[in-house]
This record gives sequence, C-alpha cells and structure tokens, in this order.
Amino acid sequence: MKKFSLTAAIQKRNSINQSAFIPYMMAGDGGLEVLNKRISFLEKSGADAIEIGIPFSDPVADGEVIQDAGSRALAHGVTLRKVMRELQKEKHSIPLVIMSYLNPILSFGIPEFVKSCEQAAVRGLIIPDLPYEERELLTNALMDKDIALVPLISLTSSKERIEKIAQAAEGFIYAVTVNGITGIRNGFDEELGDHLNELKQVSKVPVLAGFGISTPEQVRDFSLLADGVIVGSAIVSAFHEENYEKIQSLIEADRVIVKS
Ligand SMILES: O=P(O)(O)OC[C@@H](O)[C@@H](O)c1c[nH]c2ccccc12
Repeated sequence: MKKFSLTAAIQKRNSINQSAFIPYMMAGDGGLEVLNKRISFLEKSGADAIEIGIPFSDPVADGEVIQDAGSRALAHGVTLRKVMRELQKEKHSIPLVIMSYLNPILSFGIPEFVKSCEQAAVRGLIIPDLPYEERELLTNALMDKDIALVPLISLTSSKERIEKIAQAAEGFIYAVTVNGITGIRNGFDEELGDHLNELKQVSKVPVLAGFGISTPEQVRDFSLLADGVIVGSAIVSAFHEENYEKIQSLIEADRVIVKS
C-alpha cells in the first residue's frame, strides 16, 4: 500500500498520544494576499495539516458560514488557478489538502491540476461530489504521486459501502459526524462513538471526525473518539473576525493526551 505524507503527519501526532488537528480555511476569503499568511499562522499554532477550500458557485455541502466565505472569495475574483499559483509562492512544511468540488478541477484539467498540486506541497484532495464509483477519474493521474484522495464517509453509509470505501481510502478517512451540511451544531448522535470505533476497526488509515465541531469542548470530546478532528466553520468565522486567539484555543483543546 502506498504511504502518504498526509497519513504520516497525522500518525506523527498520534504517536505522542495526541489527536491530529486539521483546520479548514476558505482560500481567498479576505483576499488572496492573506492566504499564505493564514497558512503560516495555522502551522505555527500547531495544525498538523490544513484543508484549503476552493470557492465555488454551487457548494452543495456547505452551510451558511462557508457559503458566505466562498461568496466573499469569489467577489475577490479567486479561482482554483489563482489559489494554486499563490500556494506555489511559499514553502509550507505541513501537508496541504485541497477541498474542491469536481467542476473547478475538471475545467483546470486533471493532469495540469495534479502537476500544480505537486509544485504547491498539496498532499491530499477532498472532492465531496466525487463518488467512490467515479474515483478513477483521478486515480490514474495520481498514481505514483504523494497526493492522497481522501474519502468522506457519512453516517448513513451501509456496512458494505463503508468497508469498500475504507479499503481504498488514502491519507485518512473523513468521518462526517452529522447528516446534512457543514456548520455549527449543538449536539451529536449518541451512537457516534460506536460508529467512529467501527470505522477505526475497518480502516488502515487514520479516521478523522469533521462537521459541526466548533467549540473547544467539542474538539476535546472528539479528540478522544477519533484520530483527529477537522474544524471548518468556526475557523472561517474566527479568521473573518480576526479572532486569532479563538483559533489557538481550538487547537489547544485538541492537545489533551489521549490513550492510544
Ligand atoms: O464547517 P464544519 O462544520 O466545521 O465542517 C468542516 C468543513 O467545513 C470542511 O471540512 C468542509 C468545507 N466544505 C466541505 C464540503 C464537504 C466536506 C467538507 C467540507
């Protein structure tokens, strides 16, 4: 099985009995000129990898906070091509993961996009509207590359489907913790702990929890249940409000020692 830098970065954090933290940010929110600065800030604050969202006109999985950030980025004229060019300007030492809907990637051109990922330290891709059955659209171009195609597993996936997706998973499994779209939630399903445990049992790669995790308490709770947490809307709002302390407190909440 291929070994990805993205998996290694998460396992490095897990090897000291801590959960990994992957913040999500919308590229171009606040203007493209702050993109690399924000990445460096997250890196310095202890993020293990960074998920970078590409703004898109029809973001079906995104809740209000991320949709609004996407609209602001689009108003700045941000495109996938411009984001890739900006990322290439600076060397970042932690893996970057591009979260994009399929359409911008297709219009970029798959081989060209993969090449620009390699040049920009992009070590993973999350494409929410690329179903498992259509993965081959990308897997050929990604062969021999250190770019993991990270699958999402929803709460409603059947056991068979979970096993199939887990077998082919690269980088990590993105375990979606709620039904519906991204954004702040007050509560979670009581069976979530069991669900995450089952995923960990069938998966050869780390299992990270994301969707609706927005407070330090929720981060701490999920750091005990999963190999890592992904926080989107809360980070996007904090950047928008320039509340950098809030971002640091979310990452700090993840740094409890968990028994492996
Ligand atoms: O915002 P939340 O609820 O913290 O969830 C993370 C999420 O924002 C980020 O991973 C993401 C943004 N857009 C997506 C689309 C699909 C899957 C995941 C995402």
